[in-house]
Amino acid sequence: MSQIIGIQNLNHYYQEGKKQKQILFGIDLQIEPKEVVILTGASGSGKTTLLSLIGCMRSVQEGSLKVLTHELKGANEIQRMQIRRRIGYVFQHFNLLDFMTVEQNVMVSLELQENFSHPQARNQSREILTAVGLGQHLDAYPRDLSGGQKQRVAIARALVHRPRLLLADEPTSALDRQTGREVTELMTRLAKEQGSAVLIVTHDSRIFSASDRIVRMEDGKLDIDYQGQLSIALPTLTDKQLFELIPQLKMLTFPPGEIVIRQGELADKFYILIEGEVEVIQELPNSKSKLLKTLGPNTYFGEIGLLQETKRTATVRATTDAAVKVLVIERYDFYQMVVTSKMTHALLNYQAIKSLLIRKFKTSYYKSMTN
Ligand SMILES: Nc1ncnc2c1ncn2[C@@H]1O[C@H](COP(=O)(O)OP(=O)(O)OP(=O)(O)O)[C@@H](O)[C@H]1O
Repeated sequence: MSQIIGIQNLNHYYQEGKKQKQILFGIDLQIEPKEVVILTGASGSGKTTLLSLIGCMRSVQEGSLKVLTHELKGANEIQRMQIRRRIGYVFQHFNLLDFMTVEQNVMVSLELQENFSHPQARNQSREILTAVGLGQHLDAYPRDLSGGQKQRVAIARALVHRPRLLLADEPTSALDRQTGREVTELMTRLAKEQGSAVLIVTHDSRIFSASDRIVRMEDGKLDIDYQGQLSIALPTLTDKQLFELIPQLKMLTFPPGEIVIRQGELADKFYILIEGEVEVIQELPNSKSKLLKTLGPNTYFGEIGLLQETKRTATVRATTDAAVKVLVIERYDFYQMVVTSKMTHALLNYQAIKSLLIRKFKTSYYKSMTN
């Protein structure tokens, strides 16, 4: 099956007075059939702009954006409308029509499609409303329903025409924690059963575990693949544990030669190296130092001080030829991670002991050579 969304080097600008302000920068993103992807990031980072471009609500200015195999760059309003009808949408505030019953709200979506007779539309609407647990509320009006029920109607309306793509914009922000999770699980399960891909824009980290992949935006750019990077460095973490950790991560950049960790300081962070190389150096009492090892991408450091609750046992410094990028996990989140994942705890302990033993061996060898 072909890709549901294919984006290459997409830029977008808004007019601000006489100037153009760039909002999206070189976005590349692919979404495959049946994939559930969460798009998250700080307020103002450009998520809604990207979603509205994918949802054919704006015209594409620069780059390539293919939705359901149609190139949207250069598409006119009529072409965009035709593709729009093949997509399902779920919004933050449900957007139900108050003067229509639950069943009518869902049927409207089908009647916009070509080739649907009224009885067919009714049968299909009842079927999906039963699937979302509202088979007993067909004649109710939106005002008679709870927030969670309204969102279920919106999900039924979005999926009734079996779109191959479902877009959801902050679908849980008007719901309590439990309802938000239930509604998201229902939405993603039904979408997958129908073979639809799902793209959800959300700040709500409680629903991250309902997705296959999380994509983060920062200042109009797509961030690195946190999930992929973490699972390479720490393969012992389950997807659920990864999703819990991702919202707590911070990305830091250190210029060439800069110190990331200083020997003797209190250990308060754990680091996963994403780009560049670092040198692990032992400062010796005679004001000399010894290079213990060099680490490259997809490795980690900083675990010894945290696991042993001691001060840093070595200095870690970016090599002089390139800047390094690290993902930082704060002390509290590190302890949460090792408490929830015994395998990760065992792996980190094993690595820490191994590093310390090698260090001890190297130090005695160094002493015997210099004596
Ligand atoms: N129509 C517009 N005209 C000018 N600037 C806009 C317009 N819409 C959005 N922006 C600006 O574009 C940037 C990105 O906005 P966007 O709504 O896409 O971000 P977001 O990540 O969805 O934010 P939030 O999570 O708060 O909804 C913001 O700086 C916003 O102020």
